[in-house]
Amino acid sequence: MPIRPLPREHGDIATSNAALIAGKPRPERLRITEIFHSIQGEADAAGWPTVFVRLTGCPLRCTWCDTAYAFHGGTWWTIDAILADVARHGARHICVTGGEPLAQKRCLMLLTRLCDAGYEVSLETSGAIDVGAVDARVRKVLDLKAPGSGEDARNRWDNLRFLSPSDQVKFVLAGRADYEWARDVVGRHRLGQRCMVLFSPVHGSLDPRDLAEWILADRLPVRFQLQLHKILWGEESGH
Ligand SMILES: C[S@@+](CC[C@H](N)C(=O)[O-])C[C@H]1O[C@@H](n2cnc3c(N)ncnc32)[C@H](O)[C@@H]1O
Ligand SMILES: Nc1nc2[nH]cc(C(=O)O)c2c(=O)[nH]1
Ligand code: SF4
Ligand SMILES: [Mg+2]
Repeated sequence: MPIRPLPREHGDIATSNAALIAGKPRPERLRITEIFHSIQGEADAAGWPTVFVRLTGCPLRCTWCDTAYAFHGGTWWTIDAILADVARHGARHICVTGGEPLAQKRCLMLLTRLCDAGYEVSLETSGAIDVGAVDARVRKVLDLKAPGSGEDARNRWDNLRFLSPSDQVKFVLAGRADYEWARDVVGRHRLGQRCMVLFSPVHGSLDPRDLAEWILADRLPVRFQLQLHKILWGEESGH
C-alpha cells in the first residue's frame, strides 16, 4: 500500500493536489453570493418557506436587474458545504438562483445533489444558457428576456423544447411594448398549452394594475405575478 499524502486544509491548492495524487476526486466548488431562508416570492412555488442559494456571476446585464450585487465577488463553497448550510434551515423547498446559476457548470451537479437529498428544487434561470442537461426533477423557471431588459438578443429559443409541464416560463415586463412582445411569443409558441406562463411587472417600472388589466382584456392564459418578498419586506430588505 503506498503512503498517500493527507489533504491539509479543505480545498486549497495543496489539498486539491493531494487529493489528485491520492486518486480522490477534487471537491467541486461553486461561487456563492448568499444562502438565505425566506418566503419564496416568485413563480409557482410562491409562498413556500424556501432556502435560496444565490450563485455569483451573470453574463447578462438586464437594465432593471434587482440583483446586481451578485455579478461579482462571492465565496467558493464545496457542494457538501452548501448542502450542510441548506439543511440547517429545515426547509423542504430550495431555489437555486443568481446571478445566472447555469453560468457555473457545476450548478448541474449541485441541482442533482439537492434533488438526491429529497428537496423540492427550483431553478431561476435566464433564457440565455442551455437548460438541456438540468436534472429532470428540477422545476425550471425560465425567464424569457423582453426588449425592455436590453438582453432579448440573448434568448435561446431552443430551450423551449426542454420544458416539461412542471416547468414555468416567465416574462418580466417593463411596459406596454414588452407586454405585446410577450403576448406574441406566448401565442407563437403556444406556451400556455405547454407549461405555466408567468407575467410579472418590472418592479417600480410597470404599474401592476395596468398589467393585470391588459391580461384580462386579452384573455391571456398566463398567471399574473408580483414579487411577494418586495411587498412583504420592501426592495432593499435583502430577502
Ligand atoms: C435576479 S434573477 C436571477 C436568475 C436569472 N438570472 C434570471 O434572470 O432568471 C431572478 C428573477 O428576478 C427577476 N427580476 C430581476 N429584477 C427584477 C425587477 N426589477 N422586477 C421584477 N423582477 C425582477 C428576474 O427577471 C428573474 O425572474
Ligand atoms: N424571497 C425571494 N424570493 C425569490 N424568488 C426568486 C428570487 C430570485 O432572486 O431569484 C427571490 C428572492 O430574491 N427573494
Ligand atoms: S439574467 Fe438575471 S441576474 Fe442576470 S442581469 Fe438579468 S435578471 Fe439580473
Ligand atoms: Mg430576487
